[in-house]
Amino acid sequence: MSPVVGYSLDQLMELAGLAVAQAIYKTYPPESHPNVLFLVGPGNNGGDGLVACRHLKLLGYNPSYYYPKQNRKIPLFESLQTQLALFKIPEVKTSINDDGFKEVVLKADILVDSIFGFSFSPPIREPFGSIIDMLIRNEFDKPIVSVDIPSGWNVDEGPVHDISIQPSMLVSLTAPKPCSLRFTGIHYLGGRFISAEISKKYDITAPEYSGIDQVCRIN
Ligand SMILES: NC(=O)C1=CN([C@@H]2O[C@H](COP(=O)(O)OP(=O)(O)OC[C@H]3O[C@@H](n4cnc5c(N)ncnc54)[C@H](O)[C@@H]3O)[C@@H](O)[C@H]2O)[C@H](O)CC1
Ligand SMILES: [K+]
Repeated sequence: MSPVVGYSLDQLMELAGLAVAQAIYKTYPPESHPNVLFLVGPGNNGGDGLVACRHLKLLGYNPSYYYPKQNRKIPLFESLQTQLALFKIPEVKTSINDDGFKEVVLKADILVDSIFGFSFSPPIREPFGSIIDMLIRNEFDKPIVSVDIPSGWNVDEGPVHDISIQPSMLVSLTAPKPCSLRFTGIHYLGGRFISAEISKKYDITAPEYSGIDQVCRIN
C-alpha cells in the first residue's frame, strides 16, 4: 500500500496507532479505564500497538505492554521501544505461562489485541496460542480492543474456528476488512490519510471523519 499512496511504513503506522488511541479514548476514557495492557505481536499489527501505547500515555493512561517476540532487526521497531522506555512505559516481563501473568491481566482495565493483523496464517505458534487462548477465555471479563482484525480471524471469513476472540471493540485501519462483517461490537474506522482521488481510484469508501478526529464510528 505505501508505495501506491506515497507514505512510508513509519508514517502509516504512526497514524494507525494514533487512530487506535483515539478510539480507545472515545469508548474507554482514562478516568474509568486508566490501566491498559497491550498484547503485542511480531509484525506490523504489533507495531500499531506500540504506537498506540505511547499515545495513550500522552492522553493520561497508564499503559503497559507484553511483547514476547521482539523485532530487533528493523530500526523502526527498535525506535518504538526506545520511545516507550523514554516515556517510562513498563514492559511486562512475566511470561504468559507464569502464574503471575493472571495478576497482570487482573490489574488491567482494557486488553489491547495487537497480535496479528492481515498477514496471520494458521496454525498459531507459541507463545501466541496461549495469549489468544487467554483472550478467548477472558476470565476477568475485560474489554478487549482489537487492532485491524481480531487476532486469529481469517481476513475474509472471520472467526473460522469454533472458538475465537470476541473483542468488545474493533478499530479497522484504512478500510474495514471483509471479516469485520462478522463483528457485532463497537466498530471504528481509522487511518485518515487517503486523498479523495485515491479513494476513488481504489474504490475505497471514505468515511465522514468529523472535525479533527482520526477515527469514525461505523457501528
Ligand atoms: N498497509 C497498511 O494498510 C498498513 C497496515 N498496518 C498494520 O499492519 C498489519 C499487517 O502487518 P504484517 O506485518 O503484514 O502482519 P501481521 O502483523 O498480521 O503478522 C505478521 C507476523 O506474524 C507472524 N505470524 C503469522 N502467522 C503466525 C502464526 N500462525 N503463528 C505465529 N506467528 C505468526 C509472522 O511471522 C510475522 O512476524 C495490519 O493488519 C495493520 O494492523 C500498518 O501498521 C500500517 C500500514
Ligand atoms: K489484532
